[in-house]
Amino acid sequence: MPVIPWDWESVLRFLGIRLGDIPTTVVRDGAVTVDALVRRADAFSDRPAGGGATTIISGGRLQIITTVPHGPHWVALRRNLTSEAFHPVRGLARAAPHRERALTGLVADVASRSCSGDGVVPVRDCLYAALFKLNVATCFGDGVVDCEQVAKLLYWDRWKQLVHSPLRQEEMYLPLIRARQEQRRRTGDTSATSYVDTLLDLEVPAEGDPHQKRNLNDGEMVGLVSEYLGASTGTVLALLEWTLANLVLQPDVQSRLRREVEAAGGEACAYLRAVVMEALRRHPPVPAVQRHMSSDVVVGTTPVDRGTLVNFSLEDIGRNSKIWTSPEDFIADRFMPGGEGAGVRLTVGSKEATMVKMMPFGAGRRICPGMGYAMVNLQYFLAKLVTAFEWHLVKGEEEVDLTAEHGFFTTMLNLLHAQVVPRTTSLQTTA
Ligand code: HEM
Repeated sequence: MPVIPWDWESVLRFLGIRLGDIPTTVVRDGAVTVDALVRRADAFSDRPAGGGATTIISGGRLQIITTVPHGPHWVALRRNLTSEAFHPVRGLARAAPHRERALTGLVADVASRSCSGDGVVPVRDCLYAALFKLNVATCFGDGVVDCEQVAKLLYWDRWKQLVHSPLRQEEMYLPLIRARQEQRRRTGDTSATSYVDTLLDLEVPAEGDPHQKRNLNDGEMVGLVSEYLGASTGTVLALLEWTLANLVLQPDVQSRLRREVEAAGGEACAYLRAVVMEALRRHPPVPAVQRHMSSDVVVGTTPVDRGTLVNFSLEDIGRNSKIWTSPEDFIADRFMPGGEGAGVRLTVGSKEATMVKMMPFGAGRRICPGMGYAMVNLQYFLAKLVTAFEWHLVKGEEEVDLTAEHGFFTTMLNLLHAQVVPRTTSLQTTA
């Protein structure tokens, strides 16, 4: 498969950054990246104000986790997310019933589309509906969003318009935040079981006096809700679509995955994790991370002035041909015992500076806080999708177009359509 070089200028322009406006440096080396992001985190923990996919998703609001400068306000927002909604035990347990409901809906949706008309399923539409439903539920909690409102949110095209309009976000999300507030008041149940509950309770340091605290205002809550829904849906959606595309192209990998998941009773297993890791390596939904320099530094051997924007290319690290054999190929086996990716972890410690092989969730203090939630959802969704269905090339087609589109996240330029066969139906009867 041809290697398509990155067009940095257009990617940065998309992120709201024009080359020439801000001095920009691009780093493609893993060891230099880890040295900066992990070992010298004091200097490399600020993002540029404005720019960045989640800022766009949040309608240009800057008081969200992604763009707030490194400091007490950021600590309060980030700790709030990781200590409750994404707590590795409590948070993930609370999300489980929502995920089960979303998966049941997804299976019913794919089954009905695969059995009607030509049986061709528009994969992104189905995945988007299920993931958004899940994330809306973990965000607002039970009993706040009625079916009609969810239906309004569910259409991919409408959501794309929504992310560009702070006013429409307010119209959409503020009533839901208020409804949750009212529900808690009415029932007297003040426990925090959704992300919005935690935002309603949260106190952040007051401006000008760090000893004083204040609650979040409406605009800040809307921005944070928007960031949560956008980041949690867009990334996992992109990765699942890329993974299914590769499974359509490699039926033997798909069959092996199905067998191994079934042997594990439908649960996570080594090969499922290997497939997800290979998808993260080959198709990282966030291809690069940005840091803004508030002092003069040296990156690798290059002096970088204060005010410079440094882009660390995660995509280049995962596709380094000095580290990976045939890096453009999708080879899940690399991550199985004995493979070149065996033992690779997603978090990077300071001692691993010279050995880092991939970094799809970033690194250092601003590493993705949604990593645990995303990994669980990716594995559950994929396990269910391959055990419930067979995924094939559309009849008459010989290829899946794997060209990437660099937008908020790196997605497939041409949406995946697949000929889907429910597992209870024999493929021969439909061929
Ligand atoms: C496959 C799934 C995901 C991938 C590949 C991914 C990737 C990333 C990357 C590369 C960063 C930048 C890290 C850095 O600058 O070092 C990031 C940051 C972030 N991600 Fe994710 N992400 C994923 C899922 C999620 C989910 C489910 C959420 C849930 C809300 C989320 C929320 C965020 C937030 C809030 C930040 C900013 C963190 C900060 O600045 O402190 N992400 N993500």
